Amino acid sequence: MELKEYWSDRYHSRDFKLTRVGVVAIRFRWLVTLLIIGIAGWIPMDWLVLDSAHFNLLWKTRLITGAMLTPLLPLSYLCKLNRRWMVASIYYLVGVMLAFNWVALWSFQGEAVPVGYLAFPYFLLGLLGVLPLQLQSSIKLALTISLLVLASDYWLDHGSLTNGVLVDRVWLLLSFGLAMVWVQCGQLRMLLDLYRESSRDPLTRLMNRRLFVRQLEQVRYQSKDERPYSLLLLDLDRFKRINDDFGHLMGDEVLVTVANTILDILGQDAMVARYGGEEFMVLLPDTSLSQALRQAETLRLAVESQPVVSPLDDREVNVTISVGVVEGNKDSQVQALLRQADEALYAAKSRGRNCVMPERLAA
Ligand SMILES: Nc1nc2c(ncn2[C@@H]2O[C@H](COP(=O)(O)OP(=O)(O)OP(=O)(O)O)[C@@H](O)[C@H]2O)c(=O)[nH]1
Repeated sequence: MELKEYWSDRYHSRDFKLTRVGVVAIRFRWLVTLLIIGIAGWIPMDWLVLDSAHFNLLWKTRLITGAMLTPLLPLSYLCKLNRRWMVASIYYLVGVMLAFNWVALWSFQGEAVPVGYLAFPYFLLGLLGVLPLQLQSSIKLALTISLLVLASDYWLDHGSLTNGVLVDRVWLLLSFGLAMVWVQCGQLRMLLDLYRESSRDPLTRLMNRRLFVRQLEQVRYQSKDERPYSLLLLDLDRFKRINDDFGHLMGDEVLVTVANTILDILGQDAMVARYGGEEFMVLLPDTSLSQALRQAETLRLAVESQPVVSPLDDREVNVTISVGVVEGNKDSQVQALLRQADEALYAAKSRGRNCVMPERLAA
């Protein structure tokens, strides 16, 4: 994982962004549930250890805090759809929790404060570590919490924080803030690794069929009526013979070479998937059938002109592909499109292989 991928979600794919926000929303919901239960569940403990004046104030504050957190539970389902709502919800949670802590500290002014209330902001920083946030957001959140805690301490102490106490607080907030940032980055890394493992083909590193179909759903959803998109289904010709004559290692080399050729021709950001054993699928957004046919022909010629050298000896093998091409629009059904692409490919194979066939000419 590169540093820039830790730093900002600008460098994440759209699909991973959606996955990450989904995970953040689920963890956030659990966090809010735990806090609501914890805040109310602590009332008997306050009853045991606090005098009646403090207890009377704090049980009401606890219930109000729980009530203020409750709307976050239904909201967390909507947050999956919008990253900004997610961010706003996290800051709202932090604001409510720190306000609760502030009321508690304020009620103990001039008296010994129970250690639980003193440690509360650090506890909150620890809990927020479960959210897989990118570094930029994580640092902003840690700084916001630290500044709010310092400002409230300063206010409660009527501006009389001594240098020693101030340094002590800053040091503690810095340590816990850094721990939170570190844990959140670890969560992000784990999520990205898992996402890549579950969405990439291990041999060619292209996206797998599952991710491709999701991308196709998104492109279809976003496509405007007047801007079609196209699909290319590529299949290696007589690939079984290559395996049989040269061995599976050579077969693997051919698959990697063809994958790289497709990326070289279409660009590294092209939506290319290893769709099956020796099948590749390409999604061309904003591309009409005639444009897609031209691109498919370019790919076919590029593969044909590049013999693959065996990794074991210097033997070379010539590879050809057959391609089925289909155009889709907003109203197309994904499964129907995939079936049509398959039919077009079948027509190309029936025609003698090493050729490109559009869907409408398919038999
Ligand atoms: N080396 C290697 N072979 C694979 C892999 N996945 C599938 N295959 C092989 O791909 C071959 C596909 O063979 P067929 O479906 O008969 O197709 P074909 O020989 O390409 O014939 P046509 O498609 O009709 O031109 C099978 O022999 C599979 O074992 C892989 O990851 N590596």
